[in-house]
Amino acid sequence: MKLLFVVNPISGDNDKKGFLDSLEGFAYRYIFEYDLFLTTGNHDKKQLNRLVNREKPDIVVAVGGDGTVLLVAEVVMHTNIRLGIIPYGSANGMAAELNIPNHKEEALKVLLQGKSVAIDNLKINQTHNCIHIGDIGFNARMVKRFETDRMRGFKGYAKQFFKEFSLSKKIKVDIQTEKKRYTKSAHMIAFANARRYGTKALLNPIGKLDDGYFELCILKDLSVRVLFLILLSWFTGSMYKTRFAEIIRCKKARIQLHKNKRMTVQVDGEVIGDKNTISIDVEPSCLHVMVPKEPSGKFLDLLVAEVEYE
Ligand SMILES: Nc1ncnc2c1ncn2[C@@H]1O[C@H](COP(=O)(O)OP(=O)(O)OP(=O)(O)O)[C@@H](O)[C@H]1O
Repeated sequence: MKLLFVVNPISGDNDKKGFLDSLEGFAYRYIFEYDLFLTTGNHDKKQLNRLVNREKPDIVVAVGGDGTVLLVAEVVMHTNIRLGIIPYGSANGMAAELNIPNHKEEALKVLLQGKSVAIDNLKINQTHNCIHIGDIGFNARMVKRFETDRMRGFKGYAKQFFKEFSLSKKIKVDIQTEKKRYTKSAHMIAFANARRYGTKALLNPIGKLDDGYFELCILKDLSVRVLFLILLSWFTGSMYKTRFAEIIRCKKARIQLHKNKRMTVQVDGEVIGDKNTISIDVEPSCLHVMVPKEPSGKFLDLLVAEVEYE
């Protein structure tokens, strides 16, 4: 078994030295070969592509946050090489979604003793990949602020949440899915492959990474008057039952902002620019990911069974 660890030295403000120092011992104990690739934030994808083609590892392991996971996913997508995750970001949304333990040695064991599942990718504007959650509006602007702020981690997100909350305005959009056309006013529209943000907010209780669909999660209200209810319903996964939100399940969608307006778009925690039109197309089962043999998401599975959708 050959593993290639892709280590982001800055993710989550976490020192990875302890983990890296232990790797030699782990390799001996669990019997695997390994290589290391340290990201620099510049041309990482190109260099990683070259290394993967040369070394042909069985699993490429993202040691970082959701940005690092997406980097690795883009390199191994549409191949038989598997993606592995050692969660080392500030939020680790994708690792949580896949039930990967936070404990580093336990996460490593998942790579060696877990199982591989094939999950979907969302192609955004035919260029960008999204395996977790992307959005326009409130959250995307918050992510943009977070990127330029020195404060990382959960505190950083909380700070940007309250800043952006006071500024958020509704946008009007036309949405065309493979089945239907809609006109909506919203503070935020997310295109979700997964269920939860890295903050653990349960945006999309009917989300499944491997079902060949994604969900448009539309947040229609965001005022001080309803802030408490929104936060409560967001974290308990009942948002879709309230009048603040709506979920549309589909395989493809085109979102067009009215009056040639442009909005910041974020995909898996990275801002990809300001756009007037966003197209989303699902690419089913194109990414093989290592997950634990026994998932621990029983409670959520129950929730999913109760939800009705279009
Ligand atoms: N050596 C480096 N120096 C500076 N930036 C880097 C370096 N390596 C990667 N990056 C940047 O790190 C970002 C990805 O970070 P990642 O998402 O993995 O961690 P995080 O943001 O701390 O965690 P999370 O996404 O879970 O909140 C990318 O924008 C990438 O360009």
